[in-house]
Amino acid sequence: MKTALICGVSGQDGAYLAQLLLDRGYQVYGTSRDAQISTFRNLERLGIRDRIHLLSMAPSDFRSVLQVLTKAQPQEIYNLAGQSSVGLSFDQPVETLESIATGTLNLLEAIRFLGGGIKFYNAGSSECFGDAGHAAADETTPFRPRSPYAVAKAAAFWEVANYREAYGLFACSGILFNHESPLRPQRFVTQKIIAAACRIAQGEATPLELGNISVQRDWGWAPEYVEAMYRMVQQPEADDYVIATGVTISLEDFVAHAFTCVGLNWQDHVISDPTLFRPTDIAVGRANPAKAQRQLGWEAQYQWTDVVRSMVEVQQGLQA
Ligand SMILES: C[C@H]1O[C@H](OP(=O)(O)OP(=O)(O)OC[C@H]2O[C@@H](n3cnc4c(=O)[nH]c(N)nc43)[C@H](O)[C@@H]2O)[C@@H](O)[C@@H](O)C1=O
Repeated sequence: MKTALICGVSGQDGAYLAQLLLDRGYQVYGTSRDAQISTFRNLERLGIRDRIHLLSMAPSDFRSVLQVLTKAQPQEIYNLAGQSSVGLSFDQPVETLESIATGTLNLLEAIRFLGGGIKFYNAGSSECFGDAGHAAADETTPFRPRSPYAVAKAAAFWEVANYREAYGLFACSGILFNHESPLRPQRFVTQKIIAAACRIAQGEATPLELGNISVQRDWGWAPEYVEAMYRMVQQPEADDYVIATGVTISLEDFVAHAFTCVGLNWQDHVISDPTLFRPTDIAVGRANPAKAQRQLGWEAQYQWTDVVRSMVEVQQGLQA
């Protein structure tokens, strides 16, 4: 039986990846900062909490990383840990940098130190591209990060590439564009919109306050994106891949469709709050995921309208 370690198992992607690996017959270890007090709500929602070996790990603390790797003895490590909110990174830049860049470096160093050919997947981010204009970003597009989060993710990306080249580690990065699901917390804009639209449809009077809704993004379906992570690790050679649907729409389109799904007109219920604008933001996120399709045989099945509809259906079920 193969063993996998998911660092950051309590988040959206960690939970879906754990489910995928269990379905494929893996023994799964998962970490969070303090496994004794974490609620692991996402694992509970998927009904898999009791099937994961849960451990505490602070990625920025080398001792704790080494202890976890020694205990779990994994063949594959998926690093999904670290501060994941772009917005929060403007308020917590140091914690963001340490949890992402130092955390990734510690994992790479521990893998190098232990030897044994552990395969390593690192969660990269399309935020690293910054504003690439309207050009579709692929694996050759230069990084121009525009947030502390993106700076940290760019550093981690190059750490992975460096350890691959310098020490021959099997280490790869998925450069994932936005991917959503019912497990997304409301800190992220899609779930914030869906939850508000459903509440308002049930009679709540409070309007939805949003920041910049002219931004454009490529929004996909998270349960599909963890399959891409898995496939990257099963390749004969480690490499980096852009993962996205290839379709970009505005946040305004997303809002309008969410409200239409619950039978409302968004313009009657959404107001702009200038305090929610970020100091710097990305105007357009556009992707070219052709390499993933070509080499991994991976292609998004859910388009953004499917994402909205599925999130609305689950939210309505929770409120019923
Ligand atoms: C690829 C990338 O994807 C995610 O990062 P994100 O794109 O920052 O996600 P978000 O949902 O926080 O913002 C999306 C856009 O929506 C705008 N926006 C407007 N009004 C609100 C608002 O009220 N709340 C929020 N959160 N955003 C708002 C906001 O300014 C931004 O332009 C993470 O998974 C990250 O880990 C990752 O790697």
